[in-house]
Amino acid sequence: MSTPGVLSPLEKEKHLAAAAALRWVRDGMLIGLGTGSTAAYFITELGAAVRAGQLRVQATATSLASETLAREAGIPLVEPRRGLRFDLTVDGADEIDSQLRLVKGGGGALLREKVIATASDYLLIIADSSKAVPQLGRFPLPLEVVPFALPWVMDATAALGGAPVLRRDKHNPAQLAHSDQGNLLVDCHFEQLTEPEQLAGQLQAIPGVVDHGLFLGLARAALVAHGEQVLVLRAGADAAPAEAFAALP
Ligand SMILES: O=C[C@H](O)[C@H](O)[C@H](O)COP(=O)(O)O
Repeated sequence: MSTPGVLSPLEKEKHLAAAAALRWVRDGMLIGLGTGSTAAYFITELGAAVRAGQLRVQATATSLASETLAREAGIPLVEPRRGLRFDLTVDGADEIDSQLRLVKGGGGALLREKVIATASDYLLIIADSSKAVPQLGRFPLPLEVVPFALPWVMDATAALGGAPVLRRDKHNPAQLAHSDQGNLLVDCHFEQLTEPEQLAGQLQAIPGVVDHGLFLGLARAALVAHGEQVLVLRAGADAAPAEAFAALP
């Protein structure tokens, strides 16, 4: 594991979870690379292992930012094509509940992330301790929206109780945020998502919503760091230390 400079406690946890995910990687794998600050630690760690000749892998990234990082890290990249399936995708999350249901898209990459997660045999989530929640919903639920449809999507999500807010560019708040596809991002504040499956269906049915940040039934395991310890969470199983796993469980 590489040792980055001085990190805050949460950044340390992200790095620990990301480094632990390397134990899930096998030589020759095709890997999906997630997006966000936690996934970035994984891409850097994976790149270091590839450069050191410890692993031979190929990968596809879930955002232009992760693609650039992967290229710089020396990870060979493959373009999307028919029949492509990923052995493993490693990605971050904004919220994870005990059933491994996720809220994702805080970085705006939810669509490509869901495409790659769905094309993966194993989605492994890596996260700091703040991401594990008893109930989804405190983190605003992101939607990727076709620009033309925006007014009606705002109306429809408000009617569902989502208190929608159009996302602004975090570096330049005078501008709107856009996804890598050039679509808009809307953050819905439901506060508590008691029926995420039902809500996912309702959101998907709104014309102009390209996708939403609920990832249901996709994650196989999550590595969540608590201080110095990384726990493996799997739906319906007790949390276990990451060191207990030597292969894809
Ligand atoms: O669109 C971004 C992704 O879903 C990220 O994986 C998510 O926002 C978590 O990001 P971070 O690791 O920076 O907290």
